[in-house]
Amino acid sequence: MADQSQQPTEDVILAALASIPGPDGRTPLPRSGALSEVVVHKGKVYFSIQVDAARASRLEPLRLAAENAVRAVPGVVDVLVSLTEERAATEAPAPGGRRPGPKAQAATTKAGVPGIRHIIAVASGKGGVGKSTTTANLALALARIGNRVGVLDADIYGPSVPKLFDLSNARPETVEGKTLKPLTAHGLALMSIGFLVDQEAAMIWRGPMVMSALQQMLRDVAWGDLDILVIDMPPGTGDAQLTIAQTVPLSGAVIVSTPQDLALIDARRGVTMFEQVAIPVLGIVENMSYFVCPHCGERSDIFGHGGARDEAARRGVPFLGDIPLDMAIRATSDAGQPIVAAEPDGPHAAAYLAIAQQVATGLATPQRPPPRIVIEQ
Ligand SMILES: Nc1ncnc2c1ncn2[C@@H]1O[C@H](COP(=O)(O)OP(=O)(O)OP(=O)(O)O)[C@@H](O)[C@H]1O
Repeated sequence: MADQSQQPTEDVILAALASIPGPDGRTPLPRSGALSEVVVHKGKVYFSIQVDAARASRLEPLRLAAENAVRAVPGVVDVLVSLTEERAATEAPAPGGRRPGPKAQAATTKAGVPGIRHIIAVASGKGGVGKSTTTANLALALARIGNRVGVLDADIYGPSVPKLFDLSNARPETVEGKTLKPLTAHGLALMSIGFLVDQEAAMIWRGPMVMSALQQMLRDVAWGDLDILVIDMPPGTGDAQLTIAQTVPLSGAVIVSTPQDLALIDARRGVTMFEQVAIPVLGIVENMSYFVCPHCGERSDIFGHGGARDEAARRGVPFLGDIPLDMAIRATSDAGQPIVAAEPDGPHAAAYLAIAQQVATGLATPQRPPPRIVIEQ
């Protein structure tokens, strides 16, 4: 393994990429306007290349060439490059050719809510598996790789976003008395029922009220231009969840599970629910996957390990990664600074970044209908 103390700098990575022509086949990748921020963590390198969705499959050689060029750089331990869908903006690249900042980029109305490009749901078959923790850190990681991101806390009976982002006493302002302005933290646009009413009040709401509150949080909030809105779903696979899956224009869903058998059975129900309403499952995350002793560093697979990976393989959906059970993840969330924000260069942030890359790639890959089998006579 490469010596991590010799980890390459971003400039060295950019120099290595200079020999690779960008999506237009001519302009060097770093000056093409298609390259995201390059993140280097312990010798692992992450970045994305924006491409026209229609050309994504033909540009796979570009992704591979970039990956190979970076892999050859001394000190690089691993490389993860994803192709992400190009925004409709016709904006010229920023000086120096790097992609303009997310704010400068306009989004399309493709996803059904004006200005929002993709809406994804983070769901779990049962409560307490870390769905909200995953939502917050995934959203931060998606933003870090160059997306403009919002979070809608649809967990109406147990909203977590106010606490996760240290906004428990904050109240959103209205814009011209008509729409609500989302709150912001770490560059994310945030909306939660917890900002609007007492939790006790929401607890007694019944189905139709919940749905109308959700529709309002989706459509009557001035989200602005977002690449990805991440919805923290209520836990479980009951009627409320099914109605959301049916009525919100979702581009895909991420399922969070823990490795226990029971949680996996529930996660399976989650996959089935989204498949039934034809929403692509972008993958499964195994949370609280294993425990690393803070004193001796020894790893224990407390609940067994790898169940979600096996389940993903069985269902033919991507396995997005595993996140350990770690005090730091809980403590940072409790303190209102999820770990990707609190320790952006730490190992957990790197794990969430890798998950975010795969989610971004899943969103950029057009979902193809299953192959038709033709029997030749
Ligand atoms: N990987 C982890 N390591 C340590 N603690 C974690 C981890 N993931 C989540 N937690 C903690 O577990 C608790 C439950 O997590 P979280 O609220 O994210 O779950 P949830 O599935 O959204 O729950 P609910 O169903 O109640 O909405 C929280 O205290 C959180 O900080």
